[in-house]
Amino acid sequence: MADNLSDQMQNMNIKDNVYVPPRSRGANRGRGGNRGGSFGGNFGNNDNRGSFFGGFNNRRGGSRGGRGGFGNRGGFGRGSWVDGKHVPGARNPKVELELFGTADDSSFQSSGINFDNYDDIPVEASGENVPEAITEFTSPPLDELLLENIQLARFTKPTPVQKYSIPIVAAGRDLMACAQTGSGKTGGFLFPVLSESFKTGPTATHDQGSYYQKKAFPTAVVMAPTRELATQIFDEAKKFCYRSWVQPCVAYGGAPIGNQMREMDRGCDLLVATPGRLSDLIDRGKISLSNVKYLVLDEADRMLDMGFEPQIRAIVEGADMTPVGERQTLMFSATFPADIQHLARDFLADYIFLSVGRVGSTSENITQRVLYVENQDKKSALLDLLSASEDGLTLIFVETKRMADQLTDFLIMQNFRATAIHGDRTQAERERALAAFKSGAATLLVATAVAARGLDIPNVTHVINYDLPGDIDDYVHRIGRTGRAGNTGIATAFFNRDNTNIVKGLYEILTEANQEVPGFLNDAMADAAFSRGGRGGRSGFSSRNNSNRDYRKQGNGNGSWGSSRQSSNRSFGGNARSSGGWGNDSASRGQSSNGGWGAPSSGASSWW
Ligand SMILES: Nc1ncnc2c1ncn2[C@@H]1O[C@H](COP(=O)(O)OP(=O)(O)OP(=O)(O)O)[C@@H](O)[C@H]1O
Repeated sequence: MADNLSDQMQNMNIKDNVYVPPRSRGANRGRGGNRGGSFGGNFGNNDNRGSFFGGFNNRRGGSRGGRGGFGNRGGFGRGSWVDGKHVPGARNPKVELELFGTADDSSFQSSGINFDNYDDIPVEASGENVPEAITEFTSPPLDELLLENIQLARFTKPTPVQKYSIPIVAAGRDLMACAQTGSGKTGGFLFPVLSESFKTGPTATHDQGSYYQKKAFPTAVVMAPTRELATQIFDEAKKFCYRSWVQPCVAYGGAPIGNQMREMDRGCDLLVATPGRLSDLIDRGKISLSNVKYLVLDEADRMLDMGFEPQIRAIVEGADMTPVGERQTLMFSATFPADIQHLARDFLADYIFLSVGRVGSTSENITQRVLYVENQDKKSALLDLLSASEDGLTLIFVETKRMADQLTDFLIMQNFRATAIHGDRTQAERERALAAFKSGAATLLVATAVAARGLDIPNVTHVINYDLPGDIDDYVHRIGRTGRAGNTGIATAFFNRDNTNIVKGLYEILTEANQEVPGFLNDAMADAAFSRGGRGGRSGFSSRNNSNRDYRKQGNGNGSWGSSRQSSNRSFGGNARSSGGWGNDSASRGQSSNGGWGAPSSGASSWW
């Protein structure tokens, strides 16, 4: 799929990765094109779409149908904990079909051709006394019932993050885990937490609340930054809690709190929640965190950045949460900047830092391509790209909610089946948009950052960064919506002089993942070397090196840490990875033959 799309993109009007808009095509043909210069003029003529690329003819028909129907939880397949023993519920074929689908149902993500390649990714676990990783799903160490559920989900072998997280949590340790997008981090926390919970049962509750209001005492709390991600984790939890005593529950803003509270009354042992709604439930006396044995922060770097940190701190340190050391705290993300790692210490005790591949690196299952496109040419370039796409779903990222609406309207006018998801839409609209996209009823989803993290949508074959984000970590999460579970995908970014703050990060990401570095990016890097020094932060020209490992090891000359272990010394990412720097062999791959970049006639390349 990715290869086909790549081939078709060769036919686009792109010279040296610079998009040539329709108005400039005739003039530039035969002389290498105008490289991102000041073309001026109006937005291109979209009629060219048909003549250059044979029109838009793809778009999968039909709907795959949702997974709805199975209520928030229901009493089906429910087990219990009686006299210190786990009593699994009876099997129920109807519920199993709802939860696990069938092997040929494309609305369930199945692992792709590159799944086995995950085994080649180097894993580093640092901290004291790191437990030995498992290599297979077996019982022991996993609980028997959990193993059955994993088999029903058709997972035949653990991903690297799962191989390590299962014994780490079983050993009672805290964990900060960093693994590539789409490499199974959700299972990485659900499997060990559920396995241990199935074995040890609930903690005795003290206070049941008042006569009028029952209070929930979850054993495990998972916090996630967006409503959609919370729902997705809850859906996964329902699968792996099947027939057990653990009743999963979900709570997020934008939906009636009364309904969620009623669901909690039917059992709330594993609560998945967004921070805002969780605070609300605590304030209303509906939830007590005093029984929490497992606290999980998914997308932990996002949860601890400036947007959420005060809320998280209030929940974890201000409410009646089991204190650090008495609970186990697990943090997961594909990116973990050093400053956030530093902050996270407050929530962890003697933790193990796990990195699968280079922290913040992208999956090699994703073919990345960066095109130079001026702002006024973006719509035209997008139409060309979409026309070259044949199958699958395309996720288009923009920076603002307004732009998301505008672009969606534009695409619908062009007869594309497009919908939008962003923070100004109501929760019902967001859910409808996501459901339409997942079912294939809409093949294009225009999204703001709200869809950047965690979402696992089968058949997303192409991610387009119509607007690049300001932070390179956001880019990593966005493109990670494709190329998941060993499947392949394409990521295309429109780059121009508004994106200078991301040049170095982007350059490093492409080089690390052995991707083509366009000439204009090489040139921009060279220019950046002269203008470095005044910029800080994680994006821009600051190096990403500060976020590529356990921050506790930084400054430790030989990089060793107690019982640090290296599971594999096979490198992925080839020589680009091993040399690490820029200006090496791989850096010069794809370098433009004519030097200057983005700068039109002057040939000067120091435009910032
Ligand atoms: N052991 C496994 N075998 C096969 N498929 C798996 C396995 N573990 C997870 N998956 C599938 O891989 C896909 C990606 O997993 P998941 O959503 O947990 O990734 P992630 O690492 O959390 O990604 P992100 O960084 O985007 O949040 C899911 O569809 C999941 O069902």
